Amino acid sequence: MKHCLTIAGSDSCGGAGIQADLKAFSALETYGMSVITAITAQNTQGVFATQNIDPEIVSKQIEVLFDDIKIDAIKIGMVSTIDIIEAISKSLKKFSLPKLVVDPVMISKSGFDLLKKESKDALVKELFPIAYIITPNLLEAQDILGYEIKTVEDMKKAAKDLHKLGPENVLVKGGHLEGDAIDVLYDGENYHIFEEKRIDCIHTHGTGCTLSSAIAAHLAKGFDLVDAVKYSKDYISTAIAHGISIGKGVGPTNHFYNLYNKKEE
Ligand SMILES: Nc1ncnc2c1ncn2[C@@H]1O[C@H](COP(=O)(O)OP(=O)(O)O)[C@@H](O)[C@H]1O
Ligand SMILES: Cc1ncc(COP(=O)(O)O)c(N)n1
Repeated sequence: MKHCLTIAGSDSCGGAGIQADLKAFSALETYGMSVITAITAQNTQGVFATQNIDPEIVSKQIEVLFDDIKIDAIKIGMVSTIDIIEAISKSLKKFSLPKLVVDPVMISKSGFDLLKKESKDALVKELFPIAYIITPNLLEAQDILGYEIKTVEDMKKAAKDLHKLGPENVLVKGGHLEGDAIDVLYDGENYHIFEEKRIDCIHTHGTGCTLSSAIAAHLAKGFDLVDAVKYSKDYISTAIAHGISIGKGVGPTNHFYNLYNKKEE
């Protein structure tokens, strides 16, 4: 069994953040571990408070895991402050890194700033150059690049421009685009387009977290880049289609639909 690590924030309602990551790792039959960077008081309607973890404890969590356990892939999600970002980067650079997926989480679907505005440059400078793949959504790509992204052609340009900031590969996610759910992958040479029908469903809490963790799990299992993204896209689409109706707001996806379906057969 391969071992995946998430470095991210806790989502108390279990649909996004660390909880989504561990569910996706487990559903995809890898062993999940977590380094918690922040605790959020969150439900399906919004994020109500956050508390960041002391950067020293963030570093210590990373270092004790690397000292003891082989890590086959890492995913980074919510990292709110410059101090936490620098601590993560410093700790990771002490070890020989497996494939690293960086999801540059900035604002929750409910509109809460999960990355402090002043931390954006540190995220780009410290984490993009060590990333095997970054997975910004449209709003994050726009924010980093400073221009509007409205079409698939714009997404291609954005992927190429983001690639110049240091990651080996870029996946610009189109969940916020009008029409079908189209994601654009750029590997430094070629584009690969992943297209799925948009599912008319409100249960999209944590879709980005789930997709990036699924990519990490597939990379850990040895799939090449394009297959890892393809199978992860299949996974998130089906998880959205089987979304779980809890709470009064935007519900979570169903990470374990496969398991439940198997049971019903
Ligand atoms: N309604 C939907 N139907 C199908 N796929 C979707 C839908 N919403 C998002 N996706 C897909 O989910 C993944 C996460 O994308 P997105 O929602 O843009 O990320 P984030 O959670 O970071 O905002 C992408 O592959 C995107 O295309
Ligand atoms: C701890 C944490 N990390 C990430 C997200 C982003 O997920 P979404 O964009 O679906 O709100 C979140 N809401 N909470």
